[in-house]
Amino acid sequence: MGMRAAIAGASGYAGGELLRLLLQHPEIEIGTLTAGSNAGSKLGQHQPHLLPLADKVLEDTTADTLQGHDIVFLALPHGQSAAIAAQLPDDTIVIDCGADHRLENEEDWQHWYQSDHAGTWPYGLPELQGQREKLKQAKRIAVPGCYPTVATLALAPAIQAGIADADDVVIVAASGTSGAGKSLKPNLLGSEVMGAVSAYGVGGTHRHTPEIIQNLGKLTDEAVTVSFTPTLAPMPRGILATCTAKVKRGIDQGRARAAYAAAWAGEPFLHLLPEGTWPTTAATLGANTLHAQVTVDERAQRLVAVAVIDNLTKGTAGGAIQCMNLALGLPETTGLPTTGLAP
Ligand SMILES: NC(=O)C1=CN([C@@H]2O[C@H](COP(=O)(O)OP(=O)(O)OC[C@H]3O[C@@H](n4cnc5c(N)ncnc54)[C@H](OP(=O)(O)O)[C@@H]3O)[C@@H](O)[C@H]2O)C=CC1
Ligand SMILES: CC(=O)N[C@@H](CCC(=O)OP(=O)(O)O)C(=O)O
Repeated sequence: MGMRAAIAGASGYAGGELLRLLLQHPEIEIGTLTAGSNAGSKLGQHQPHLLPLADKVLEDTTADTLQGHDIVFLALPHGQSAAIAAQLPDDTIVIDCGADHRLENEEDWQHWYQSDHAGTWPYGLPELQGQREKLKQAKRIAVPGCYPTVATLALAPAIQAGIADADDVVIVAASGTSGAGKSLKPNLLGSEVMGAVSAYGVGGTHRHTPEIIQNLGKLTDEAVTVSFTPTLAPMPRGILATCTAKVKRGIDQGRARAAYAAAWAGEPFLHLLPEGTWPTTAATLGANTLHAQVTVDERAQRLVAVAVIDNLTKGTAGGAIQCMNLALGLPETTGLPTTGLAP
């Protein structure tokens, strides 16, 4: 018999993607599923694609309903995880897909989330230098935000190798609408989203900015300055992040590609595309992969890295399961797809 996992927030997008992947995981048995206002209804009403679980009834999200599992995934809105997590047994693996335990600096948390800081958990990005070891046997894991996942991974090889200037990073990213969750928002109505790309969180106001800075700061002694602009694209899933930074003197495309190839050798989910090809979100849909390409804009003297992920897979649920595998001592790739859905 495998390990039992409960999912809090099973009626949402992240919860649905966790279940889609866990249904294919050879070591996991799905236990209790919970929701908020939709508790009492059947999962099939909210996640019609998850046929094997269609008749499972969603329970209330409480420490009681989540007891008795080896692993608890929390896929709840920001600010909802901390109180529940604090009531779960220490020996349960708790994996928080929300932001509550990601930031290390209490003042940063208070500034960006306007609430009390619940504390910091091991950060669930195994490919970030030094993190993989911290996730092995971890009992509490904070899954990164979707933009920080793609932007950090896209820039890390360059910052780590010292070929780009951490003090001059610009990130512009386009996200699919599922990144915003299921709850209705005026800018996410179908007629507003279809056929338009729009900017939001402009001018350094998006809460993922400090998370990206925290990550890149672990790779360099230089000060880190990040200008991050998210945009919303008319597609359900996927993020394409264009990340640029001032390149150090003498670094050309060949040197840049070599740094990425070296950093990602042996990484099962990070794929540097062949020279001359550029990433498309479609190639990563439903897969726990990141595809990227890097070059140097010689006239502007900037390194340009473009990377894509599926925000719900590598950007949330797939990343969470990758961390669970490490915490359980399983091969990191267990149950995780590397093939996308195309066209
Ligand atoms: N979507 C994405 O790409 C990413 C999401 N995340 C994070 O994952 C978490 C979930 O996001 P997402 O799935 O998109 O959001 P959704 O809005 O799609 O789902 C939220 C889930 O939480 C439940 N819920 C809401 N309020 C409460 C409450 N007060 N008590 C108990 N349960 C509640 C909802 O249940 P009900 O149906 O009953 O309302 C639903 O199951 C968030 O913290 C988000 O930041 C992280 C990375 C990327
Ligand atoms: C398109 C869209 O709205 N995306 C979300 C990011 C989703 C995510 O990864 O973030 P958290 O887990 O930190 O909420 C946003 O910009 O708020």
